[in-house]
Amino acid sequence: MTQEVQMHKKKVKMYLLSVDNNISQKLNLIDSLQRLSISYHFKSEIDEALAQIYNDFAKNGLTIEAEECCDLHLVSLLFRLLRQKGYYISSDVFNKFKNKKGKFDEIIIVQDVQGMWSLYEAAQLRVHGEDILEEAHEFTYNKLKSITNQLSQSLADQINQSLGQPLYKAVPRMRAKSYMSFYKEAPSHDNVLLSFAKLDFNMLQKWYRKEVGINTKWWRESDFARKAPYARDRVVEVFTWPYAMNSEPEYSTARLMTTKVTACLSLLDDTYDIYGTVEELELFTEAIQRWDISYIASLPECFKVVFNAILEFWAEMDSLTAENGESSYVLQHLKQIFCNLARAYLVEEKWCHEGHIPTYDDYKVNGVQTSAFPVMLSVFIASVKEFATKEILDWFSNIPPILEATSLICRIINDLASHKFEQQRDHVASAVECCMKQYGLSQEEAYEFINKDINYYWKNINEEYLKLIKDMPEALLDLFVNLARISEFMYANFEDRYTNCQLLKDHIMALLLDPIVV
Ligand SMILES: CC(C)=CCC/C(C)=C/CC/C(C)=C/COP(=O)(O)OP(=O)(O)O
Repeated sequence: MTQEVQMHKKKVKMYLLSVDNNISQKLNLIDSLQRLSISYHFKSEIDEALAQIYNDFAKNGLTIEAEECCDLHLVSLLFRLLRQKGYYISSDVFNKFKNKKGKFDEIIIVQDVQGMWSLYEAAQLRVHGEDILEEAHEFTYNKLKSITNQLSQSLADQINQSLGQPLYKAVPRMRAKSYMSFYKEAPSHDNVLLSFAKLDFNMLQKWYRKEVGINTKWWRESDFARKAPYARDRVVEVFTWPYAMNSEPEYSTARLMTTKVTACLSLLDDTYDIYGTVEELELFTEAIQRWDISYIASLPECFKVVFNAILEFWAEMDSLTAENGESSYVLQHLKQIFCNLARAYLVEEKWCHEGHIPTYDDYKVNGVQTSAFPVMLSVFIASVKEFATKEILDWFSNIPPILEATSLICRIINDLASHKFEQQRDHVASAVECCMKQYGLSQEEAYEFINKDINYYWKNINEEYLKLIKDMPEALLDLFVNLARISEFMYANFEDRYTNCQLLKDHIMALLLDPIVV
């Protein structure tokens, strides 16, 4: 398989070079490579190609030939691929598709389904104040929705998938399998690309199974299902989060460590939410701040099981990040971030115990921490030498806007999905109840408010990405975007697929068990 992959790789590289002078072919090829999830094999070639296109664009305006300049699909694709890469392209490029009244020209656009769909995808990368893209999003969403019944089955399926979760907001590798079946049907498809994508998918699938196996062994041997029976038993499901963060082979260690910590966090969340009383949890939280298990000697055994899991995990992180046998600054950062989470869980428990409904704003301040993303991200970052610099960890510890945005997307989208179920038991008020109370809204109005908030935080992510890309590694910034993407997937349509894991089963089978027939 490895040999075959190498052979295909060579062919695709040659293909990429051969379309050097044709911007349309080049952009479409890059788009296919990304959608098929094989673009990571051609990072430098794609980087170079996009840099070249951007430089030409920045120097001379839109240099594609006059005719192509009015090709809505091409302009939208160019805009999306460049913005996704962190290049700022003005949304004014879409002005030419408006009529004299300043509206999107229905007569031209509605006939061009591909162009309309591409514009819809491009509009997902909008930042604050880009009214033209806001309008484009609404216009294309409504038009596409209204015409899907007139399209071929394959095109309608693709567009419906995209209307449910746009390409930019989907975890790339989780879309790859379905894209392969659509791609196969396209008359212009390339067999080399398709076979390469299938082989690569199957090869990586074996790799992921090994990773999941390692953590499953640890989870079983630790006997958490028996020792902490109140907690969700989700060692396979937790893998979906780090897998979404970055699924490339070179980040295997980071995935392993992040999966393990997420499993520990799941135990911890249930210990706070379901198991402990407020008094016990106060003591437990204090013990975590002191990093001293002897402080909870009087508490039931389950607390010690969870505490020990945490201590063992941190010892492992210590040996991974130590320098010359000494604990490094990395571990101090990690512990601090973890202690913040424990304190935030306690705040929630106290609110719940007192029957207090905080304001939506206060809830969100605490919610950044209870999303658990600061811990998951810091563990991933700490496991990658190139990322774990003091500068990056200091920046991260101050909760930069991109971290706040991705954490809050997860927090509030999770609450939309799970608040009804959670409110049936003793659970802290969710974003929905807090929002209803602060603004005097009905439940439906609160849903609408929160959905707008989710869009607001996506724009923050897009804006921050464009700013930060100058100083930070792209793969680091992609972790933040990918966590927002997996949150969108995990809690889509008011379902909590993590807790209600039957809903996740088919996806897990597709990602980990069923190979693609080559
Ligand atoms: C908070 C969140 C969605 C985190 C996602 C990342 C993640 C898998 C963290 C570890 C496990 C966890 C806390 C899941 C959410 O449970 P829950 O739905 O019971 O969370 P809650 O008790 O905070 O509502």
